[in-house]
Amino acid sequence: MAPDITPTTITKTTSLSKAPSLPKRAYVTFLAGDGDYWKGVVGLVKGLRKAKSKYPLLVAMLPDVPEEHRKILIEQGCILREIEPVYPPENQTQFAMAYYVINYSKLRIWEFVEYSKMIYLDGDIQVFDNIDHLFDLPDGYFYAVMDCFCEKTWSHTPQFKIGYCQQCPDKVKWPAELGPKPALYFNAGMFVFEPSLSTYHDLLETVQITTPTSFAEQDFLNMYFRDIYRPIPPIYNLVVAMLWRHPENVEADKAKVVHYCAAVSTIL
Ligand SMILES: O=c1ccn([C@@H]2O[C@H](COP(=O)(O)OP(=O)(O)O)[C@@H](O)[C@H]2O)c(=O)[nH]1
Ligand SMILES: OC[C@H]1O[C@H](O[C@@H]2[C@@H](O)[C@H](O)[C@@H](O)[C@H](O)[C@@H]2O)[C@H](O)[C@@H](O)[C@H]1O
Repeated sequence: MAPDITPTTITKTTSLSKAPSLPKRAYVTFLAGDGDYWKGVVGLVKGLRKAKSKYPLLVAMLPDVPEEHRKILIEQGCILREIEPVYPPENQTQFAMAYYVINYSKLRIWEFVEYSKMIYLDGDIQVFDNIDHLFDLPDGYFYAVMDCFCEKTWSHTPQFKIGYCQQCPDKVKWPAELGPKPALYFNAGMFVFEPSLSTYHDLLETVQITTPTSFAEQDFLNMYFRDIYRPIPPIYNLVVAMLWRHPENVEADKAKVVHYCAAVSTIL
């Protein structure tokens, strides 16, 4: 059954108390700027529709998304929600990519409490198969796919320098002299979460007292949800670099979600 995605107007996010309603579920992505990411969001909503998802796609978008892109997204059945940016505290951090600083704005999605459970998907993700069943995962946890430390974007980290990656922990073992092995670390391009006003306010307060690090909100979310993080299989967020970094961990033909986030130079 095609998802009930009906064009709607933009609604400002309001502080709603937890709506005493049926468990409402939705997918959500993040869109900022006047660049081409809106095309990824069109691909995302088309992919969800083709996979016969029952749930709508919300677009949490910054005010700088042009009217022309908004119109196309509404025509494609997206539900637009304008959000205000979230900036980390002033800092000298060198983000792995300078633009990562705007990705902290993703944190606004915890305010969407009219939904009991949501699945976040980056705009550079494509869904090839139905993943609605992920909404039935037990409440109280944060579900995401483990990331890989082998891309050049990790070259500043001790993991990269010694060749350690959580995807193959026995290939180069974590040396005891470097202290405890890094906790399991997820890619923040896709995750299953429960919106909550108390979590939302705590996230925003905590981010203002947390020194930013190179992977911006991804590092922050890994720190914040460390105790309730539960890994899910790579078929739900196949970061393309995994194809050449860890082919032994990839079942490409079973991938339901593919994440096109590799640096092009790595592919060529
Ligand atoms: O200028 C930007 C940068 C990022 N994004 C959104 O933020 C997500 C995460 O950024 P990006 O994909 O660059 O991160 P990656 O996974 O490639 O490191 C994107 O997929 C988009 O949904 C955006 O809309 N505009
Ligand atoms: O702001 C930090 C971003 O960090 C993540 O992207 C990274 C990560 O996957 C690295 O492991 C790769 O090496 C790198 O190429 C890639 O850009 C998320 O996908 C994105 O949504 C966002 O949170």
